[in-house]
Amino acid sequence: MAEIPKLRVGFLGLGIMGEAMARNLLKSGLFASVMVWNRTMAKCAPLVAEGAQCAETPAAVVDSCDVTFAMLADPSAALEAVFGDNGVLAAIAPGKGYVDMSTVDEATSTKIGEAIATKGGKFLEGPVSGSKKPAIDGQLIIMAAGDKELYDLVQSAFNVMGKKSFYLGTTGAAARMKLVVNMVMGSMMGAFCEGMALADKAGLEQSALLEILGLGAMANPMFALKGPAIMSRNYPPAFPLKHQQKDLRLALALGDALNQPLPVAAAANEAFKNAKAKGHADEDFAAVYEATQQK
Ligand SMILES: NC(=O)C1=CN([C@@H]2O[C@H](COP(=O)(O)OP(=O)(O)OC[C@H]3O[C@@H](n4cnc5c(N)ncnc54)[C@H](OP(=O)(O)O)[C@@H]3O)[C@@H](O)[C@H]2O)C=CC1
Ligand SMILES: O=CCCC(=O)O
Repeated sequence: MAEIPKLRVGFLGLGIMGEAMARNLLKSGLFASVMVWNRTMAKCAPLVAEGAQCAETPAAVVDSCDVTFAMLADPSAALEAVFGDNGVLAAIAPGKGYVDMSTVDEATSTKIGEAIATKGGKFLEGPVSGSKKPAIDGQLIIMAAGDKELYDLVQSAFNVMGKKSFYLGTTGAAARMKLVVNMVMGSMMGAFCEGMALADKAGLEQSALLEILGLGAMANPMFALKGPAIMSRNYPPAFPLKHQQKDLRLALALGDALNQPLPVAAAANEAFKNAKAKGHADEDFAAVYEATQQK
């Protein structure tokens, strides 16, 4: 029986998540080649040292690869990588696929998907749940929507980067699902930080609050993981606060468009905006605790 040729894969965006995801593709040995690109080119060096190829533009990656993945900051970064000079659109063609795993809104994803399809390429959105550690461990949860043939084709890559993938339907469904998930997360983190701040003001040990929450119906990995960071007020970024605020902003816009009231998420968004204004944008999103602190 003829062997199925290995895919040549590309990866655009080597931030906290993208570097770990691209490394897992490389380490798996399942692909004919792994080619990477990052706006700040120096970030390609560690992966090149481990065997990846590096290209100077998104178009050069797409030109050399069967499927190109992207993990970029926000809608403007995702659009720039596709529509900018030497972007994805300059090289996408029939037989090639593009999988955008960034967290963006439906309008951004749809615009990208339509442009790719116009050039004969296939498009899939694939935002993820799970942060830096799950990305390193290949344990992400992938929400996918768009071209089903491309979804089937990239199963080996999804299995390397994640522990489970969901095919949710046509383009836009995964973007919407991811925003709902992160809206819940941002609201939970906001409520948790207010509880930690009130406990402290009320003369209670925050460590005791953490333990009590951890033993009851509200126990969850996020409180257990972020509680110690909040107690030490030290927030090395796993999920940068600016990205959580972007996700709340996009979720609120979705709520507006659908006439769905979202008062809790709107209040959480204000807390994240406040923390950003106080200089915590690039710290972990647990730094929203700082928004609870008065001078
Ligand atoms: N961190 C997390 O826990 C999670 C993040 N996400 C989502 O994944 C995406 C990436 O997150 P993360 O890795 O944390 O983010 P980082 O901020 O660490 O990385 C962002 C990446 O986007 C690139 N970028 C930013 N602006 C542009 C632009 N205009 N043109 C081209 N490239 C650009 C950056 O390039 P450069 O290096 O040059 O700045 C970098 O590669 C975001 O959409 C985020 O919401 C999803 C799940 C979890
Ligand atoms: O978008 C970021 C999600 C982070 C997480 O799921 O822990």
